[in-house]
Amino acid sequence: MPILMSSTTSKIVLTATRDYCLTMNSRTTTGVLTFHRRFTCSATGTPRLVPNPPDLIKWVRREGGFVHPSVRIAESGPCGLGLVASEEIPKGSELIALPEHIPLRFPVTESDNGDESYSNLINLARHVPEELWAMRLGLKLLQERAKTGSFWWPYISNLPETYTTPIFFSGDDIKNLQYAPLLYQVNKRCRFLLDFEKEVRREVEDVKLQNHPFGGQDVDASSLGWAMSAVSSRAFRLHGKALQNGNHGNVPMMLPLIDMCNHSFNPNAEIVQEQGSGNPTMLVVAGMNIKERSHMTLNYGCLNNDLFLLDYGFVVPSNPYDCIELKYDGGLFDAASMAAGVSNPNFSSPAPWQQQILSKLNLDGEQALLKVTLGGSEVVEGRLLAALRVLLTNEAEIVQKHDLNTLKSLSIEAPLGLSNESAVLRTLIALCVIALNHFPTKIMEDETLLKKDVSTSMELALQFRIQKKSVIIDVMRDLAKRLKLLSPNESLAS
Ligand SMILES: C[S@@+](CC[C@H](N)C(=O)[O-])C[C@H]1O[C@@H](n2cnc3c(N)ncnc32)[C@H](O)[C@@H]1O
Repeated sequence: MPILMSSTTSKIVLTATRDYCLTMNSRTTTGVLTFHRRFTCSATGTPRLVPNPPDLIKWVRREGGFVHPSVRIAESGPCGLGLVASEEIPKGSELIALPEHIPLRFPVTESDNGDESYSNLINLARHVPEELWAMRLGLKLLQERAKTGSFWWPYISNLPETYTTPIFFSGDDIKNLQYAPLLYQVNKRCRFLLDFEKEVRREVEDVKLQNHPFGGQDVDASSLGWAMSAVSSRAFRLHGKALQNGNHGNVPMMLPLIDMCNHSFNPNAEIVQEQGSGNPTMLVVAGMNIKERSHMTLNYGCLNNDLFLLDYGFVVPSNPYDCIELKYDGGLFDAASMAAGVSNPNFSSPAPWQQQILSKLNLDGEQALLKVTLGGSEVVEGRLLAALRVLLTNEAEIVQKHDLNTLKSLSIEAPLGLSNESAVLRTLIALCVIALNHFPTKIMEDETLLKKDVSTSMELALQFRIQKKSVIIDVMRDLAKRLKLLSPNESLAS
């Protein structure tokens, strides 16, 4: 788990502690993977793998799929390409239906039927940790991309040529994210890709051309990163047969054309998986009336901006699920509490009964999960709130009267009394101030930079850190309001 904060306030780490990050430019893929078709930019604002790729809608129809006659592929502003309604489409209409053979999945059968390139691909996939599942399917994507006459070429040639995920940022722009948990994840992915590049080269070194998983072509960290980003930004996890055990579970798959839908938390379309007696079909259905010229959207998930940027390469402004991570740390919490005017806080040396509750909250002990969050729908993570309430009181008997769920709930006002709640809210606000002050720049400075002519990755880094700081400010506002309601005559400034 990323560790955001160390033991003293002065050592709070919101920025990266280590400096090594990999800079990859997916355009270098061109030179490394010598594909059968040359890479060039398309005429659209979102360059695809080839300038004039085959018509995806026609291909889906030819392969037995259904596409509503009013569905078109069109530019969708900063989102790249998207699906647009050429006429009003009524709620409940089927928009797209894909028969089972169209989605691109990682192969699931263990038997290779004598195809060694297949078993070599499976062997490579075994080196990929489960959390990087996108890389497994990415290997299959790379295999198909390298294959002359691949069934999926009409789909693959329509994929974006480059991605804006932070593994492709320059070292400086990774640092410009200013947020340690994300820097940690980006560095981890870059490190994995560099190591995996070596692993892949080692594995295929002596493989005969006909058994080579990528048709004899060299695969480097950039091409692996391209494939991983293509999958993480487009794949859906749907019901299907899993590789690990052959059982049915959530299986990642790429859904041609359906993956042209952009994201919205209020989508007008939804995916339905039809599991009839025959082969399963992937359906997209209009969840509401879709007006002429409107874009069709799906909800990619209730994710924070770390995941949107890491996996999809964009930042959602005012994302209600965005949050910041902190490390539950006695020294830091004592410092915040003292800054908030609480005398003798004992986060560093809790009483045995308090320690017991911390263990129940999984904030103490060997398996403790010390990462806690502020922001998102909860505003203050329940475990953190309960810990503060318990550690800022000496009254064990009053605490024992409440169950943990009550102590974890912000909507249950002052369960341990007004002065306890006031100390809790003040400590949380002080934590927010500390976290905010730790960012090397202020929102206003970021906004000024954003108005300048900056690169796409710098723009994303600026948007990302502005949103993180805004989350902290929103949490502070919310807590200050609660504090005011609690003690209307007390001024927050004190
Ligand atoms: C599943 S694809 C959608 C099709 C894609 N726009 C294209 O041109 O191929 C997901 C990608 O679309 C873009 N995207 C989707 N929703 C977006 C949004 N709400 N804001 C910005 N970019 C978005 C991001 O680049 C993301 O990685």
